Amino acid sequence: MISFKILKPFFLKNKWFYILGVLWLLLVDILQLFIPEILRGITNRLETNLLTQRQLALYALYVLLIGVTIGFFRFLWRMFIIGASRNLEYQLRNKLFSHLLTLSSSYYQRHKTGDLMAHLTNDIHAVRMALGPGIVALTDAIFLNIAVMVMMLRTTDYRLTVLALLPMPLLVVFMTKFGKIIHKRFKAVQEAFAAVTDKTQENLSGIRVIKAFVQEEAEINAFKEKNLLLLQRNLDLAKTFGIFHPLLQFLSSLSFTIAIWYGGILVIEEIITLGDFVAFTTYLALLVSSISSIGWVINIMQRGRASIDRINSILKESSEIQDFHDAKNLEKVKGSIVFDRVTFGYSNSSENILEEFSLKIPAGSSLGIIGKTGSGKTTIANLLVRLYDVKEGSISIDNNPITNIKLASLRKNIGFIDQDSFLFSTTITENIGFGADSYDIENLQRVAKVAGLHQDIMEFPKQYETMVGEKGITLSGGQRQRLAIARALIKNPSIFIFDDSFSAVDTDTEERILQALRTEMKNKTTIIIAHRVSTLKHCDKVIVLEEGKIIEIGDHESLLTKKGLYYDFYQKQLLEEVILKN
Ligand SMILES: Nc1ncnc2c1ncn2[C@@H]1O[C@H](COP(=O)(O)OP(=O)(O)OP(=O)(O)O)[C@@H](O)[C@H]1O
Repeated sequence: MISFKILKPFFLKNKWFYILGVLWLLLVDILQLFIPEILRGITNRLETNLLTQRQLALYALYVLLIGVTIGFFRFLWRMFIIGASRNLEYQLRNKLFSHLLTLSSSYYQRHKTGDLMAHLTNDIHAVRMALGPGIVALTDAIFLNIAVMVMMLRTTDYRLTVLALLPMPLLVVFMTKFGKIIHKRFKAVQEAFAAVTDKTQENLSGIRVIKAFVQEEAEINAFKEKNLLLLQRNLDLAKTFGIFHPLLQFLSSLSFTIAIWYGGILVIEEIITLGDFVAFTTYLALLVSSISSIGWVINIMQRGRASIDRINSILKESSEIQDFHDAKNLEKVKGSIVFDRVTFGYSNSSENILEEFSLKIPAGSSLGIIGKTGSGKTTIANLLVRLYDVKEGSISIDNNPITNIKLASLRKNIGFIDQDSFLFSTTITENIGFGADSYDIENLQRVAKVAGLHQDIMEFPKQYETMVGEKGITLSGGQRQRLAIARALIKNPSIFIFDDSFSAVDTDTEERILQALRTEMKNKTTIIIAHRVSTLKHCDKVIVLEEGKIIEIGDHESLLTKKGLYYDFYQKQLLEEVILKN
């Protein structure tokens, strides 16, 4: 039960629901114990012809009353225990989701989305089943079994009780053995299920690529393979249950056989009455049904344990990017940035991307970064917003090492427009306003105008209320980029990073946006990462990167005169433009 330790706070919070729920449940169980006693009374009186019609009606009335009361208490325990388990499910889901959002980028590099989705659905469901219906069945199994055995011993012949219960120790042995196997197999099922979810998610996200490369057949086959593994593991689990349940059944039948045979002898020999015999077999029926449910309890508890193990493993993960003890908020950022002998490499590779990399960006200035693909441009941006931490050296803003700045404060002060331009499937308004504390429609339109998107938006049927993505309009690459720019602008940060943010717009549109941005960016520090020289020609300074090193530095004009890599990029671009125009 160590696995469930993580749920202790939830239990404490909902303890009264569980305590009262279990109380109602116990009342139901106690009431069930009256039935064999009533049957004993009726049978004994019937046998001796002592029963009047009135008494018979009275017995029937008792049974009816017990039935109604049991129904009422069942309603109550359901409301309390199942209600509490739903509550736990709700809280666990919230906890897991908020924890997932705290984890760093490298975590998401190591784990697949589909796998995490499986945790959020299947595993939480399994935990809820263990903590709702599982607890009910467990309470029943413990209390009813003990109570029934005590009643049997007290009210009937002890030899009959001992003999009828002889097969029970075997049951304990089986349950322990099967419990372990079920736990292992269920874990395997959950893993296979996660793989299927992941494959589905990946394929649906990449549907366009799959179609464009005519890979439907190959993907269907790959999916079938994963699905087959899930089937096999489910069948393995079913096989275990296939053996486990009949074994339980067999042991129960054995008890009944003994009870009928030896109980009958005792009646014949007049050691017990016929009423005792009837009451005993009724008790045994109760016992058998609650013992059979032990199989189900084990199943559901093992599933819950396997799932909580998987959830625990996520909850134990902590982001390697965290606020340090004495981290403070950034107040009134001017925006000077210094990279001081920074060395960095991604954790999944031994190679360093940057080595002893140093760079100074004065507050309010603009820096362009250009370089061949893979030269480390995005890495510089990633480090500045602390998506990753440097191995050696330091990065500071206004002379504060960024590790001394609270993460939220750091990121609030930086408008990072990354290459992805990810949009949420909601309205344009909500997408633009995503990171802003507050905004109004004028502000929204102003930033959309600066980003060169306003005209496009006005042509959509619902304009700013147009839904983007899944159930709405799918924006073009250029529109997405401009929306991402507007989303950063509305935050009004002191530092901007544009990572390849103009690659999907033509050079004329780019020129217009850049011009509008220049006014907007006055007194703000701007880093523009680009592949086109045209994007960078107005920057105060441009660096040319190669394999993580600055090989050229200067403004547009001075870099051209150096006739180095920057000049080559420029020539190539001119050539491309000539070709395009012809
Ligand atoms: N998350 C990551 N994990 C491991 N390696 C990475 C990761 N991101 C980038 N890299 C590697 O780091 C190097 C630099 O990548 P980076 O994205 O900084 O290049 P870039 O200059 O921005 O390229 P591009 O112009 O194509 O965007 C590349 O070799 C890349 O393969």
